Order: sequence, then structure tokens, then C-alpha cells
Amino acid sequence: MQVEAQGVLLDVEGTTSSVKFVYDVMFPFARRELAAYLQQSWDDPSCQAACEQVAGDAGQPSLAAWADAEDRAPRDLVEEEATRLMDADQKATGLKQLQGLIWKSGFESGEMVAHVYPDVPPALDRWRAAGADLRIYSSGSIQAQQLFFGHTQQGDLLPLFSGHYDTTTGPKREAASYAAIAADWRLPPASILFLSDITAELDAAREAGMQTGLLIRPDNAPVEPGHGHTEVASFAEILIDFKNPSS
Ligand SMILES: CSCCC(=O)C(=O)COP(=O)(O)O
Ligand SMILES: [Mg+2]
Repeated sequence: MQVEAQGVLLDVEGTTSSVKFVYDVMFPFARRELAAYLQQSWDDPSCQAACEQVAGDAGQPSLAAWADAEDRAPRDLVEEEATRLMDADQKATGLKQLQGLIWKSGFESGEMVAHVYPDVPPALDRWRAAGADLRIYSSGSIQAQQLFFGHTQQGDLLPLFSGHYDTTTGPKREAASYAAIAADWRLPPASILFLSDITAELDAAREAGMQTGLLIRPDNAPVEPGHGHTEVASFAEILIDFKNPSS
């Protein structure tokens, strides 16, 4: 695949990194530590903010109003709701913020070391050396993204990225989210290449005017044919000419 672009926007799970690592290591860690985290960190402003977001995602005016209406302890409500969202594999913003906070101890203690496909770091180095601006867009919270790329099997990859976006910018399957990212980036959408394993995300990015590439990784779910996105098995196949496409 050969494209002209100024920026590369990267999905994480299924694109830079194995779906199996997220589902077999990160999600079980968050599930195991949820109750203890809520008990120990309940009064932390970051925990409170994530819990308020969980309440908001559940359609509640606030955590306190939810607890009053249900006559339940707010912590029990958050634990139950977060567990329900994890069971349903929902990528809700509040759950993702909570998971990011819980993963901090796992990455910082060394219990979790993020998986990144071996073709990724050399390609990112190459693209940056050629002048590209690299950014992440994941359902994982910005804090989770920073922990993840700060603690990979290939070392600290965080300095390679100049920006991070999560679902606080908008859902990954809506064109408006990609328009908002391009506006924040101050780049024309056509000068951004978005790489993901999910065709619905790529459809939304294409609708916003971005260029797209579909990653076919060993652990990814099969894709339906007819999506119209260029398929690649490795970042090594992506050749980027960093010229402004409008110049
Ligand atoms: C970025 S670390 C956490 C991964 C995660 O929680 C997740 O939901 C991954 O979603 P993605 O949008 O990167 O496929
Ligand atoms: Mg993905």
C-alpha cells in the first residue's frame, strides 16, 4: 500500500497490538482488580470523575442521584454497572476511564507488559523520520493508551506519538469523530491515513475524508468482503510519502 499523507492515526487493539493481549491479559486484570480499586481509591478525584462518567453513560443525572433513586451505595452501583459493561464488551467511556485507572498498577508494577507487533516500532520510526505526525485513536482511555505504549515488550514507545484521542472525542464508528480529530490536528482529513482492524471504523473515517488501511492480524475477527479498504498484514507493507496531498 502506497499513500501520500502528513499524519497517521492508529487504532490499538487488532492494529498495533494483539486482540488476545487485550482480552486475555488486560480485561481480566481490570475485572479482578475492580472491587479493590473502587474500595481503595474511592475518594480520589480521578476515580470519582470516572464513576460520574459511568453514571452519565447509564443515563443518570449524577452518581448521587442514581444512588438516591435506587437506595443503594454508589460504589456498589458502579461496580455492578462496570461489571455489566465488561460482560457485554461495551466500550463505554466511563468503563474505559475506570479500566485505565485500574491498569496503572498493573503496568507500573511490571505485571502487564503491552504487546506490540514486531513490524510496528520500525515502521513508526521510519514514518517519523520521514516527517510524519503519529497519533492514537482508541476506545481505551488516553491514560490507558499512555500506560500501554509507555510499557511495551519493545520498551517505551510513547515518545513516538504526538497526540492521543479516545471516545471523549466521539464514538469510533461515527464520521463526526474523525472530522473532530482532523480539526484538532489542524490537518485536512485527506492528509491523514487511519489504520484499523474494524471496517465500521474505517468506513466512518473514509466518510470524513481520511485515507484508510485495514489491518489483517492473526488474532483479528474475519472481515466481510466488499469493504473497499486496502488490506495489509503488516505495517512493513505501508509505504508513506509525506507530501501534502493538496500541494
Ligand atoms: C489502548 S489500551 C486498552 C485497549 C482497550 O481497552 C480497547 O478497548 C481497545 O480498543 P481499540 O479502539 O484500540 O480497538
Ligand atoms: Mg481495533
